[in-house]
Amino acid sequence: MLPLISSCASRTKSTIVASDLQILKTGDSRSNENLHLTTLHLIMLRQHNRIAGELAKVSPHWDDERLYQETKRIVTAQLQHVTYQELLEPLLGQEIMDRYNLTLLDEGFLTAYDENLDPTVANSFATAAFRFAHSLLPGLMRSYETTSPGSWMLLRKVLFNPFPLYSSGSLDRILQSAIKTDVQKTNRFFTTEVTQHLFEEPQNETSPKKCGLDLVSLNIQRGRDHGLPGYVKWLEHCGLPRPEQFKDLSGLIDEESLKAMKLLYDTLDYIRKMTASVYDAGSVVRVELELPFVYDTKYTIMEFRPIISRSNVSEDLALILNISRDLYIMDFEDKNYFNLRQADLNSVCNIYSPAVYTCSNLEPTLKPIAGECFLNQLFGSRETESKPDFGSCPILALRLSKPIFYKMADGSLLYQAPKQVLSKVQCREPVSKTISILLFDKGIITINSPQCSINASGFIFAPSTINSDAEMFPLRDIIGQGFKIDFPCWVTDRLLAVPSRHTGLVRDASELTDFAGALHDLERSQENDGYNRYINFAYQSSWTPITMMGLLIVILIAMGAVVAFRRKKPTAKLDLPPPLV
Ligand code: HEM
Repeated sequence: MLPLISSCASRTKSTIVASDLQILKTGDSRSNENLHLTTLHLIMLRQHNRIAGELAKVSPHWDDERLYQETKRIVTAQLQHVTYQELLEPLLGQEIMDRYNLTLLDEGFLTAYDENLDPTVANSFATAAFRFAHSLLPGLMRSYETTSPGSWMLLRKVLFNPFPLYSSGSLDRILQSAIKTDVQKTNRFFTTEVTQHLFEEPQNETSPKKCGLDLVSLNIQRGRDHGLPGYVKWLEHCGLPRPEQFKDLSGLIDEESLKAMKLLYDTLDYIRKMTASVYDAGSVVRVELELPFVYDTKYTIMEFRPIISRSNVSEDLALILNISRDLYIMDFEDKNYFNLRQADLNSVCNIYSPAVYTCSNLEPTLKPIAGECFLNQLFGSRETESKPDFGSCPILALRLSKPIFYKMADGSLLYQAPKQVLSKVQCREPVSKTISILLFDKGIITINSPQCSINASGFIFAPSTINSDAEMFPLRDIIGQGFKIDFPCWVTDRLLAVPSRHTGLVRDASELTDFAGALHDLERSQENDGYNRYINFAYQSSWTPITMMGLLIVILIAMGAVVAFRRKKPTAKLDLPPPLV
């Protein structure tokens, strides 16, 4: 266990009682800021002790200080190795890694250490650029309290809460919770868990509700405190032409975000760097983040390289250093081993699509039914693009959609996505997956959708119970509420990078009365055929009154034309010469 911050430090774990629980001591008090972070600190501490033990065996003549220093160098190197290989590479992309000579060697030691370089973290990096990750934070985390698949907890509950680590066996569950929690993509959306409930005090019946902080405001304000120049200045600093109008930023910032920015800012000069960093969705590696990011990481690796190359360790210890692509997190206390393979690292896979998926590497279920490439059907020629933008969860093509949720009579929700986009897509794992919907100003509602299916008509069907967090947002009437929806990777993780979050309006399904009845029947029968038929029916039924009016007008015009044509006919006859009889 990590040492405790208070007088509890002298006690052994077994003597600690609930009232004694303290936050844990590391090099930085912020390590208690969230449970997963604290857990990683704990793991690294155990790794330190394990390696020190190994070193003591092979070098019994080393004193404590030497053991400590050598171990520290190895653990630092391991951590940096993991960071460069498992985080930076997917984050920045191979091209940038290579361009700045950041790619780790397959074997041997790097020798590019330059002790004259100043590795200090740049102000702009800490105060804006690297905070991009705040937009990755999910509102819901997999619960560590139970291993049942549909169990979630609000992010706020893991903040400054290292206490679960006190219970025996909890480390495994907390790691599972971290591994299985999807992060969001980098964009201008932030979970209300950090914009409204950051470090909010727990409420109970006797204490009034305490107000949470807003992390985004803090970030922007911190930029001002630190005197960061505005975004435009930053672009100039990076050698780019000075944008004069908002439209000059297109290409750097997507159109939708630009529109939103125009509403906020009278002039370009007011755009804060932090704002731009997250508004510039999907392009963390582009100028405004690339430079500080790369400079900092480059300097850091310069430090890292000699740690390996100068390290005075014997051949045997190469084994300790050899932490390949798979990261093994070892819980030495509980003797459990977690092999965090790349595929399991949702947090990384979700940030970035590691490769452009082509027809050949798509899963069979996603392959075209009619022979034509499925990806091309969805994205036109996008398949030929060399690399997806950074920051995008490889999300199914919902970009074109204007999704609408229908609240059904039984309280379930139905999501309608555009037919052309979702056609022929099936859920990869159709059971026990969750779609999170963030209702504006209301919080998060989780729809468990064990029968989830996206079928040829483009519906995601979420018929089962809707779990709202009773504490915060009892699922009352959500009709008329705006919503944002996050589609997690299970829907999307095989395809190109497109936004994973959408906004729309929840509509009343009374427009679809028959539909609601049919939905009920369908739920009971749960037969695929019936489901497909039903969905097709639903799709037709989803015509809006405006569409109906339009259709009516077209019919009336057509009828008018027919009547006019008929009336004209006798006149034409009159012009004919009389019969020759
Ligand atoms: C639950 C997750 C997180 C929470 C609650 C959180 C919260 C915070 C808070 C409250 C601050 C200080 C804001 C201020 O007053 O200026 C901060 C700073 C920062 N955060 Fe986060 N953060 C989280 C995750 C992350 C992640 C994943 C990253 C990057 C990968 C990150 C990067 C940073 C950086 C670089 C700073 C500035 C640190 C400094 O200036 O020394 N944060 N965060």
